[in-house]
Amino acid sequence: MDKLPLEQARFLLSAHTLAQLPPAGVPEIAFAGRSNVGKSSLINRLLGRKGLVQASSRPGKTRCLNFFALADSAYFVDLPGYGYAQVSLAERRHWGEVVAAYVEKRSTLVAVVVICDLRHELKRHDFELVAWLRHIGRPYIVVYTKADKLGRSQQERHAAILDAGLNIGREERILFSAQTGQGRDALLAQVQARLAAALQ
Ligand SMILES: Nc1nc2c(ncn2[C@@H]2O[C@H](COP(=O)(O)OP(=O)(O)OP(=O)(O)O)[C@@H](O)[C@H]2O)c(=O)[nH]1
Ligand SMILES: [Mg+2]
Repeated sequence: MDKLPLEQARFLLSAHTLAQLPPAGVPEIAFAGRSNVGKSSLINRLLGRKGLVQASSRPGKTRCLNFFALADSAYFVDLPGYGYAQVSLAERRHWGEVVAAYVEKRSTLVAVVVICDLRHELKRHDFELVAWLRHIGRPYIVVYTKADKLGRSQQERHAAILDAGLNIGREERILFSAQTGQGRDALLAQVQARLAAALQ
């Protein structure tokens, strides 16, 4: 694949159920992480489009699978955040089921970007997500975001703790900031490589 047509990204649709997913066609990259971790902001930064994906200070804002089409080349999928307590249990279970079925079964999903907050300890859900992705054999890319909130030496210290928690090496994750753009090129390169491999 040539360069990703980022400038041609547009909102495609929101899916609340599996029946509402777009037909599986182009390769997809999904973005997962706790509520408020910065998923939507990260996608905006990747696309270089400030307001395309709705980011919010209110956790639990993204309540469905939001599909963004990069021309006819790829989809980016903003997944609902997990672990936000103020959502009703029934609703949480429903999302969980839809998201899990999507991640497990979607034939065109080439990788899940797992987003953690560089400043915070990993929560049970983070461990569970990575363990489950390994278990089902779904490729993933680990990103530690909000790096701008820490100084450089603290970034490395915190990252090493998270690496140990997820049992990954430092070359297996990317430090990122939606605010400064740190890590954007590295993440884009990985995303592009996964998409290109899928198209061969
Ligand atoms: N300083 C800083 N703030 C960030 C960064 N990324 C996101 N934020 C802020 O964190 C808050 C949540 O960001 P969102 O992108 O809406 O997070 P989300 O994971 O999509 O949230 P939900 O959709 O509710 O699960 C917003 O106030 C963002 O401005 C970052 O890299 N640095
Ligand atoms: Mg969001």
